Amino acid sequence: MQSLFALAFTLLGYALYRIQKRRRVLEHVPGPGSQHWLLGERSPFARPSTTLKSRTGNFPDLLRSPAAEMEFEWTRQYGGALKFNGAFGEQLLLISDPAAAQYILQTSGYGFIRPRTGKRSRGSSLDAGFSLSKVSWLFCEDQLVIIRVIAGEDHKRHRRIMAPGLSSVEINSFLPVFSAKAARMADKWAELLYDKEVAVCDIPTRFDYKFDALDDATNEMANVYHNLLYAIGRLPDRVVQLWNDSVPNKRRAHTKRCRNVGERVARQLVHDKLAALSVDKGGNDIMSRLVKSNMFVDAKDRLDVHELLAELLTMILSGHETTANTLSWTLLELSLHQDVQTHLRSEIRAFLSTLQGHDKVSASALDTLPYLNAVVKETLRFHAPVYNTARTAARDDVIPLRTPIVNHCGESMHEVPVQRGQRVIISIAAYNRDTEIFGPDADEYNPERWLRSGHVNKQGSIGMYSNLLTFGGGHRGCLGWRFAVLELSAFLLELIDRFEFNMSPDIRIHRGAAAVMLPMVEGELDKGAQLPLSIRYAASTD
Ligand code: HEM
Repeated sequence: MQSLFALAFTLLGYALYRIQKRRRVLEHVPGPGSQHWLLGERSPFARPSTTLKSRTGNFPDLLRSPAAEMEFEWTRQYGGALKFNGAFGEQLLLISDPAAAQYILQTSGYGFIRPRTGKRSRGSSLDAGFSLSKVSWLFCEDQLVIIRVIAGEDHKRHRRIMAPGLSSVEINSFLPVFSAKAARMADKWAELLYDKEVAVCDIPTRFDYKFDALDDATNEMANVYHNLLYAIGRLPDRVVQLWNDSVPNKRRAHTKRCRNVGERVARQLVHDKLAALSVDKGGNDIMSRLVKSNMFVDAKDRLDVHELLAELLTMILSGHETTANTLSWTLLELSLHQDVQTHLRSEIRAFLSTLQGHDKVSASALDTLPYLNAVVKETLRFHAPVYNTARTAARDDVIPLRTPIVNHCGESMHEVPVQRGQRVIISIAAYNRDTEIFGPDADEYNPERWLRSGHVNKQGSIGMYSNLLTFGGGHRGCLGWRFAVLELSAFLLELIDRFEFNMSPDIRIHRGAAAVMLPMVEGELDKGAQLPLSIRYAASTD
């Protein structure tokens, strides 16, 4: 027992020593003043409030914080690199400077890795890589099937196998599937308008290809995954871990259920796809393609069944709420900006009138619709659903900056030194509001910026799509960005042609902070994601 105490004491001492060392290196980096030691209050995870209650780090308050609000405020105040207090005296770096983000995500190689956790999911058989962006929060809940973060050669091998199934040629061939699903969703909404001129529709914040949620609202997988990312939340990880390990709570029960159902469904999927492929009946869906492309690589590179399961779950989670939420945010902005909605409908209708029907639309033809593309880009910029991502320095390093920051002594800093183990949050949302890149009106929703020559600065682009950081960048950049953009375009084509969307002036939408930013109604945050918009058939001419 005594030696256990001694060991614990030594480890604690070492951890505190490391934290202090990292703090010293960041000494001159500007940032908000010291806050609550335990919870690191007023972090990007915390509510921007100065009430005593929130200063003491109240969980419900933390969960209600609007996404990225502090990131915007601090970036405006201190610049593209700043430090803030995390939990247990740890200091974190918040980065939105483009040169710094590029270095961390790309040029440093694997110099900045996804945060790790020592904790493993108990009894999970899926002990494999999982590469969704918020993997650390999933870890911290210790409830899902996600276990370790793959890096280096292992990660490259996974991407080599996944990437062909998500190439532009492959993705373009999904367009008919997207269009059919969009038509199905529109038909459901048309049923709401059967005997009414206007109906209030809760815009779904999820799509469901695999789980058929459109038809079967009770579908188990669809239901457990609904609001999963809200349930995961994004509190300081150690606090979440402590809370979940010690206090039975609804959130814990929900994520546990997700793990069980998710694991069962992913297993079934792999089993079915492998069985179909063994008798040469492989489907054409994205899962079958992944399983197929894995079968044809060198045996040494091939993903084993656990890795495959983990990748399928990555796909389910990465593609599940992100794209659906972006559609919701787009419909919200179109409701708030009727001029944009009318302009978009005119372009879509002019385009459709040149075709024989929606089924004749091709992916390359969609690329020729400038206003549609501008609306998609602007929503992805303004409402990036994955609004930040975390990394940990794998070595002592120096992060370069595009724009110098001013330290506490009033001197300019052109780079930021970091110690190994330093945690860094890259604010995708704050980068996407950079006025030097997106123009002086970067804090406004304005698709026109993409159409005015020179309004968006295209130099030094680091993202996967345009110069947005919405899909991350570098080694771990989103593999599904084409999938998401095409899917969004196909849905907008169908929905904007058929319906007109409006928002009641009495409703205020809150940018819900979860692993993915979710639309929620002010005053009803406990209900999770919802976006009630009123819909009516769009007039045949605008
Ligand atoms: C609007 C929709 C989407 C957004 C905003 C989005 C955003 C992101 C971001 C920011 C990352 C990188 C995270 C990091 O660097 O920490 C990422 C990674 C990833 N995304 Fe997406 N994503 C979207 C849709 C999709 C879809 C539809 C798929 C699959 C069909 C997908 C598959 C992936 C995969 C596999 C990774 C991991 C890549 C790796 O670790 O190597 N994403 N996504």
